[in-house]
Amino acid sequence: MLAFVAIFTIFLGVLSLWILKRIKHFRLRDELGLRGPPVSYLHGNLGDILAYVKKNGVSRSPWFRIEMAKKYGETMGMYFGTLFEISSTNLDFAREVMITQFHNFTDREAPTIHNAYPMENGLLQITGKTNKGFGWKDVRSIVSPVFTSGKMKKMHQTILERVDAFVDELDRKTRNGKTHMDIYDEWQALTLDTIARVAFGVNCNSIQDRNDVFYTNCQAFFQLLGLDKSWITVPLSFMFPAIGPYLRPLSDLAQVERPLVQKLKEAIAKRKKMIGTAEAEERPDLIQLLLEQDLERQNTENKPPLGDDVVLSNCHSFLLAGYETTSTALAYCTWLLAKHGDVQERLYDEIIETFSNDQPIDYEKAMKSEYLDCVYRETLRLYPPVVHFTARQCVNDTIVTGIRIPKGAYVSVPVQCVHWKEEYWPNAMQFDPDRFFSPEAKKSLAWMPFGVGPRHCVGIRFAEMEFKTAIIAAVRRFRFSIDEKEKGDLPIRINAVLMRPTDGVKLFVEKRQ
Ligand code: HEM
Repeated sequence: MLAFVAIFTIFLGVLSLWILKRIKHFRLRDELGLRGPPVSYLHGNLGDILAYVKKNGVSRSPWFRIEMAKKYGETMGMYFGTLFEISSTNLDFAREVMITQFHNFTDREAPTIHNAYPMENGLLQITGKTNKGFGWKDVRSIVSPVFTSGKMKKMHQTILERVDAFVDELDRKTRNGKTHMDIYDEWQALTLDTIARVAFGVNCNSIQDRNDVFYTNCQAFFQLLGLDKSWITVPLSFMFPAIGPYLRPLSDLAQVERPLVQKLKEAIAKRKKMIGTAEAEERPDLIQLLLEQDLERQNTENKPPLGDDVVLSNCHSFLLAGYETTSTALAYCTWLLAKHGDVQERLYDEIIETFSNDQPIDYEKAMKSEYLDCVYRETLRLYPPVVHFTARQCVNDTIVTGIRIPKGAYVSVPVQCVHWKEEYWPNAMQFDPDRFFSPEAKKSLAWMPFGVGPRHCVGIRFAEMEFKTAIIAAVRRFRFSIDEKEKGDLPIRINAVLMRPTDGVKLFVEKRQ
């Protein structure tokens, strides 16, 4: 009996301490002098997001933070479960956090459910310091050289082959004339096949077969990222971060991830055996380049090898980061071109002048096409596919633009809020590629679809090359249009860190004569 009383008393003591700590944590925002929506001690402000979406519809989810900023200021505080985030659209704030004071903000913000195998050592997730003797900087220094323009040129041939297969498939689908289709689905198949081949040497063929293991499981993975889809495990990991990593194996995410991980393991094992062969030299993939960089570092800097788990985590990062993002950008672009026929025809003229109808698309020329570059930039400004990933965890107490930021707090620069701010982009909601003829617009910090500073998107060159090659191939062969009645706004939604079309992108595709 005495033992029971003692245990119960200890339990009550620990529980009280835990509750007090939690209450103190939820008062942090007030202590820092920041404003934000009233907080629930259970879920923080998660309930506000769900209530907002319920009231206004999921298509308004990208406007949640904009409305919060209008109410509480351009730099404000919110709690996602216990995750305390200072969110700002102020460019001085963004510059300090992402660039000048990067040493104080090396880690990315993410729910703890992703701090687990197979993601934890991948670039998307890895922290500045790990307990394994390496951290973000080590992995980034191995991965960055994989994406230099020399290496990109080598990969361009593989991209061209996939783009050709994509155009042939659209040809087949439009052989009876103008055809109504979900172009998002088509672009997803293209970008998945491309990343699978270019990154892992895997010949998946979802352009023709949507039952491909990569295609079905990657699609399911992105669906499940939303709070509303993984509605137990993801919110629980926000509310009780300590249990997040243990929830992952139980989550639906793990179910769809398992076959992908198996495929990636096979691809890594195969590629390891090919190192040094003529075939590997001629057609390098990202795994090979990663393994080579790792070897070089071991030889020249006497560093220990990264190990198979780290290589696997990074391949997982390439797969997730490299397919959904680019397909979403391509879908937005074709929808905007279909809506703005004049822009489409002007782009077509530039393309035909530079690349005749059957000429292979030259990498250098594609990168130099001026109007195409404006269309690319304006698409990503108006519809940035990744919106809430430009977020960091503070690793040392510091002060940013006069605001005290304690170690452990998160800071975020929500991309759509910056891109849609009239102060930075006049007539922000208008699609106007011409604005990017101005060199100031090209250099502006307020254009941040790939993030900012040393931790910006490592795949930026790859994404640009794939996007531009695919748009040239598509626009020179097909005309895209939409019904007058569908010319309103495209329904979009926030899914975790992504902003994507709610229900596909339906438009008409017809062959040009
Ligand atoms: C249109 C396509 C893409 C968009 C809009 C995009 C956007 C982003 C954004 C916003 C970030 C966060 C940057 C930050 O925190 O400052 C990011 C990070 C990252 N992206 Fe991309 N991305 C795209 C394509 C790709 C591709 C094709 C790959 C790989 C093949 C890739 C790999 C990564 C990786 C590994 C990171 C993490 C980098 C790090 O933390 O060091 N992305 N991306």
